[in-house]
Amino acid sequence: MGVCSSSPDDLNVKPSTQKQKRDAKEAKASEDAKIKMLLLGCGESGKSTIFKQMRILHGKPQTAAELLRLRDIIRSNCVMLMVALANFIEATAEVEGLLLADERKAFNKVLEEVVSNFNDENVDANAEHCMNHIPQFQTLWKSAAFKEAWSRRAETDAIDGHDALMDSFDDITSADYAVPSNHLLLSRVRTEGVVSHSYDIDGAIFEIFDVGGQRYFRKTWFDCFEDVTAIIFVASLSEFDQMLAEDKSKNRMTEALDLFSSVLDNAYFTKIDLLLFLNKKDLFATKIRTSNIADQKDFSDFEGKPNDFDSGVGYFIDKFVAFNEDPERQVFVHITCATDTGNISFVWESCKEIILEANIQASFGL
Ligand SMILES: Nc1nc2c(ncn2[C@@H]2O[C@H](COP(=O)(O)OP(=O)(O)OP(=O)(O)O)[C@@H](O)[C@H]2O)c(=O)[nH]1
Ligand SMILES: [Mg+2]
Repeated sequence: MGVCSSSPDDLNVKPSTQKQKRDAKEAKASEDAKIKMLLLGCGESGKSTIFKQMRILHGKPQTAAELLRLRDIIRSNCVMLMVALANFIEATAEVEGLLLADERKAFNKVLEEVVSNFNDENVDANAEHCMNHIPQFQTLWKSAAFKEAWSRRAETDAIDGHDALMDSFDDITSADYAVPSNHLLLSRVRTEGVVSHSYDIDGAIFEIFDVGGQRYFRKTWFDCFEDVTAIIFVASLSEFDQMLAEDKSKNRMTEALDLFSSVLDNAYFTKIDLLLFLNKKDLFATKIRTSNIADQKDFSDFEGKPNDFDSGVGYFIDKFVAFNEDPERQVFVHITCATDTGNISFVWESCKEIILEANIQASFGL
């Protein structure tokens, strides 16, 4: 005969309340079994791109409605790039002087009809601008003035890598454009709060959090700091010669180093090893050929070989890792290209092992 044991208190609890308690207990147990992983880092470092890669690797493909939205986001991204370059050209007489007569006409039309009332958050309006100014954008993208502005993109708000979108402008603006996966990964929408998604990965439930990295949105981060198993901190290698979008006086790499240091010091995370993705290695490889790290005020102590990929990467690895003063703690560094699914899949395999091991240790209180 089965024996039911109950405390005197339980006897006074209505069956429905007992069920609620049991459900709450089960929910807590399944919550505890989840692996909570945060993607942290400054704005534009590549967090959402890695978040998208997690969906490519472990989730469902985009729905038709999502792809339609992505098409508009990509068209809007083309306009954002052209507006960033147009603003730079308008403010830089020697570059503006490169415009030929027919290009000047296209430029004036774009200034008047697009730049003057531009709002980078209004995807619908920008996608419409894109489709309404196809010949002007085609003419300008081929012009010497825009080529010069692009070569000086570190001085503008242009997203490095979005030249690939403008190079596919004819496809992107065609009526039957179907978003390919490389464009999906290049597309950009600033994250403004905290978004999360759960995936069953090798039998474990990973709940992955993507956060807005720009300064204003970091105040929302604290909401997801409890019970974290793993953190991937993403920093863009290629931004060592760029200033923050939200503060033109601060070097982006310096901001990433400061933020990494504060994540390491955060009381919630003292028992967590950090996974550090030094991202945008493809853009860094191109940039380092012509930009010298030591020319940057904040990195004038760089004594490695100028224009050398390995020396540059090694220098920044040392800078990040030096913040970790706890011999019990590890920083696992990966040099990544978040837009390359093969690269992220490879890196993720080893990260996953580290995270699963950390989860076992935490479960046993080790
Ligand atoms: N070429 C290249 N582009 C990248 C790489 N990683 C990210 N990007 C691009 O950089 C832009 C910014 O990436 P996001 O993933 O949106 O950056 P984020 O960290 O989520 O930025 P916030 O949401 O503002 O915090 C996007 O257009 C990406 O496609 C990379 O490794 N190589
Ligand atoms: Mg984001």
